[in-house]
Amino acid sequence: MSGLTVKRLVAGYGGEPVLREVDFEVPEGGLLAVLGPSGCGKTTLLRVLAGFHPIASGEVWLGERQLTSDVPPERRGIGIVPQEGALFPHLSVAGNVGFGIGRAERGDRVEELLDLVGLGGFGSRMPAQLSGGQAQRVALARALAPRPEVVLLDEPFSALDAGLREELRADVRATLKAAGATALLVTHDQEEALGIADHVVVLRDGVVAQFARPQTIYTSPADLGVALFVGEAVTFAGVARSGLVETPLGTLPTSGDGPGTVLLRPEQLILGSTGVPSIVDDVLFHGHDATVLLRLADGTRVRSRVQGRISVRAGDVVSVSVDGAALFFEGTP
Ligand SMILES: Nc1ncnc2c1ncn2[C@@H]1O[C@H](COP(=O)(O)OP(=O)(O)OP(=O)(O)O)[C@@H](O)[C@H]1O
Repeated sequence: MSGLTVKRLVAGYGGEPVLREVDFEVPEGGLLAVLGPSGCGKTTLLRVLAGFHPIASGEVWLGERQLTSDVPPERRGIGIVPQEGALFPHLSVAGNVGFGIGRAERGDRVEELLDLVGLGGFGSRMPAQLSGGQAQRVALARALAPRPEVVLLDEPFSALDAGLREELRADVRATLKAAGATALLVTHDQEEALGIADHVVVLRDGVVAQFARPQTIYTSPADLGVALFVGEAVTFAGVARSGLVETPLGTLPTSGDGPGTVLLRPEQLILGSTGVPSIVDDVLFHGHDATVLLRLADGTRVRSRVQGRISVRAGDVVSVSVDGAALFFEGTP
């Protein structure tokens, strides 16, 4: 396994480039998520890395080896887990996993990989006899089989339902770590990116808006666009001065100076016996937590995310206080 380094990468389809001077690094054994909205260039990036699309300028390195556009896909040492698995339907599970490796090594390696992805004993099944989650595990085993230097995962959970997606996410991370794989996963799902990766690249219009650890992306987003993209937010227009900003929820500590947007995460809004009075408009129950929709005296609507037992209901009057500092950004949402 090697680390992957991308330097000032530019690529496109003629006309304006789709990727514009993209820079990031995945250390050996690291798991990077590339997160961005539809059309930002995620698929193009994967295609360039896999060798299916040329580089206009910039560099891609796999350890000490430079991957120029003339290195064909099969000589890159890169494994791919496509969207929805794309298993060969006429081959068994073992046939799929063993497809890219030599006959001599096949038996032991296939069993070892099926065990690694939790599908020991599934070798003789056909793809049509697998659930969506199982098919994705087989696709991951197939990608890991030839011991690639890097594994690329293209929205690998997009076809799965929410519960399975979360379970498989943890398993895929554990499998990649157990295999010592260097991996890059693209997704438009912020929860997925923040939940699975060691580092996240937020890609916007072909430019890296932020490259940082998941927690940093959430708690210290580079700008308002990233902040709004990676999680729910309560925002107000405000003017920051001397580390403070006035908001409908009181005067809050913040950074920045001058006019801009104050941003809080809904879990910072605490319902209790002190704070600003507000009316509960509705409660949206999510199972593990709930969102309480609130209306302040001046009509401002905000939302609070509450863990544990929910003791309020629509029509209640509650007090709202704010936990921690507010983020502050130039511009308006
Ligand atoms: N073959 C192509 N020819 C011309 N333009 C293309 C081609 N493929 C993609 N594009 C354009 O490049 C931009 C980036 O597309 P890309 O598929 O890389 O985005 P994406 O982030 O993967 O989107 P999605 O999440 O919807 O798959 C888009 O504006 C798209 O229209």
